Amino acid sequence: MESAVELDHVSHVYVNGRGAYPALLDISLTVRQGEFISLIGPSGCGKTTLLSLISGLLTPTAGNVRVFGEKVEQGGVQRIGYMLQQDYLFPWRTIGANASLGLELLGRLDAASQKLVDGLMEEMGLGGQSQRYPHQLSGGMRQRVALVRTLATEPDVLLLDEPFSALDYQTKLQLEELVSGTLKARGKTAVLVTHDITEAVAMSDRVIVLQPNPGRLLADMEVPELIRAASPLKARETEGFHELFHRLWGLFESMDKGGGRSHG
Ligand SMILES: Nc1ncnc2c1ncn2[C@@H]1O[C@H](COP(=O)(O)OP(=O)(O)OP(=O)(O)O)[C@@H](O)[C@H]1O
Repeated sequence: MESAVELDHVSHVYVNGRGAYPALLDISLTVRQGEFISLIGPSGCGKTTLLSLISGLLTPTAGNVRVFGEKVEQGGVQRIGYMLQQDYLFPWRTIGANASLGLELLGRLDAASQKLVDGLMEEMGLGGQSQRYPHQLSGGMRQRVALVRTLATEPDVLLLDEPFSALDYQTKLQLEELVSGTLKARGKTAVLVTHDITEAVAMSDRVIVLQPNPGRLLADMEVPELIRAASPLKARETEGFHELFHRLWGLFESMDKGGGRSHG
């Protein structure tokens, strides 16, 4: 299968007035097309930095990042979409106008792409609501609008930076189901950053563990087929789920004992 994202011996050092801070060291990682991976690790281990390197917001200090074989240059790659913890909806725009904003900014909003947005709104359970404003919606609904906005530009790779962490537990589970089903159905490649080991195992094909100071790869674990075949909700009740959770938890504990945990 074609590789969607490739990191080849990537390191990143932040330099500011106070000095240089090595955030990531020698990361090599391949994400196959259509694969869903999660990045987990203690605070400050470089998860968000890694997403910024994939999207081209940051340029690596050393090594190369490629998306579908194309070297990522500063300024980003068109084939990438972002979904973040905050929805960043504009309060003065209707949710319909927020949903089509990405297309508008790319100069690609026309009758055909508007139809795509309308279809996505329906699919996300937001049909007939496009004239409402963000303040009239729940957190979960707002995140669904943000998902429509992201998917409308038809990115091949989605970078999900803790998109469920600000939601209440029930809404979080519902949105995990929706995001997972939607991305799988479309064959999208996804990289999820999360602090929630359960979420990582329930949603992913592979879980990557980073350790801090500086951020390095600690483990790269395949999620068993039985769990992957289930939806995130069902995955939690599937054989092997708790075993994998405990293996990952053990890695966090060993980092704590090793004194490697930082608070970035
Ligand atoms: N602009 C910056 N300048 C200097 N250091 C930075 C900068 N941005 C991040 N860092 C440092 O780089 C390290 C990695 O940060 P990053 O945000 O990627 O970690 P993270 O794993 O996403 O953290 P968290 O789980 O808390 O969100 C941290 O120690 C952080 O303090």
